[in-house]
Amino acid sequence: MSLLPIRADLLPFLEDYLPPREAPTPDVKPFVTLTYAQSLDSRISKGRGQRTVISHFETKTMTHYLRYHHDGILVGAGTALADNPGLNCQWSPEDTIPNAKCSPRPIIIDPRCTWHYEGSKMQRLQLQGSGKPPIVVVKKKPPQSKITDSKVVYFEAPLNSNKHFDWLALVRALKREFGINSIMVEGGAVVINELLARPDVVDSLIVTIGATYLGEQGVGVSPPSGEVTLTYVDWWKGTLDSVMAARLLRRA
Ligand SMILES: NC(=O)C1=CN([C@@H]2O[C@H](COP(=O)(O)OP(=O)(O)OC[C@H]3O[C@@H](n4cnc5c(N)ncnc54)[C@H](OP(=O)(O)O)[C@@H]3O)[C@@H](O)[C@H]2O)C=CC1
Ligand SMILES: Nc1nc(O)c(N)c(N[C@@H]2O[C@H](COP(=O)(O)O)[C@@H](O)[C@H]2O)n1
Repeated sequence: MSLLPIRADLLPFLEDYLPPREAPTPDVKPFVTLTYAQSLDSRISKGRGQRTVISHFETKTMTHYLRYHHDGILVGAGTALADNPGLNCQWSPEDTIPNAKCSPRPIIIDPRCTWHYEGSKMQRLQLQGSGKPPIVVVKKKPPQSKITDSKVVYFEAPLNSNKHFDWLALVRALKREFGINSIMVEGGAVVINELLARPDVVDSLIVTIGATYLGEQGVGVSPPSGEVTLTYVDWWKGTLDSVMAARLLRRA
């Protein structure tokens, strides 16, 4: 039995925004879903490094449903450090109990290796059999000499001229090296802002909007230039929050 029941009307709403069910084609990039919860003033936490509950139970359950449908779940180092997230999946189809197989593989974008597996919630969940090992930590080259964590694969990627990873090359590499055909990106702000400007990388955008304000100390999200065109826009209304699902229009 699933640990989290999902509201029935969310399933048809989400259907067109999920990764394709047919077998993936080798040379096509992974399907990427960018999803997060924001306040009415477009903030995703009360302050940098502060874990903040925005989603209602209904939409938090939706997140687990989305996790079930993706091979990988990606966050930046800021989120891994601030939230100590579990990144497992607690939803499963009726009559089954979620286990590690239902969970996506965690991917942490951590160029300087600041996050540590030992003592993390991800470690605890994996020891309980409800998180998918190994976790992929994407770090910059060259390798650091001493890495002793277990259950973690350190994947080295080159930085571009802006000293950041190039998203398209990165998601392609994750598919090639780890067989990850679909990636759910949960945040945080640096990652979201970069990807809102990448219609060539993001296939679906699913944003929960909570009925709350987080104020000027809050961490805001918006595309750097403000120039994002959304298509196939649809809305779902819950008890306390709403969800917008869309695709990002690719420029010719
Ligand atoms: N409401 C919601 O849905 C969510 C809210 N959050 C909140 O967001 C906040 C964290 O956001 P933020 O601090 O922006 O952290 P992020 O999780 O976006 O991580 C940022 C760091 O990740 C690394 N990084 C990100 N993108 C790249 C890239 N392309 N190339 C290289 N490195 C990259 C950098 O590490 P380095 O500094 O080492 O270079 C960067 O500083 C927390 O308060 C958290 O609670 C997080 C997720 C979801
Ligand atoms: N959907 C959603 N709503 C919120 O209100 C949130 N604060 C978040 N945060 C994301 O969820 C991660 C925590 O996951 P676990 O429950 O620990 O598995 C957190 O790291 C953010 O990515 N999401």
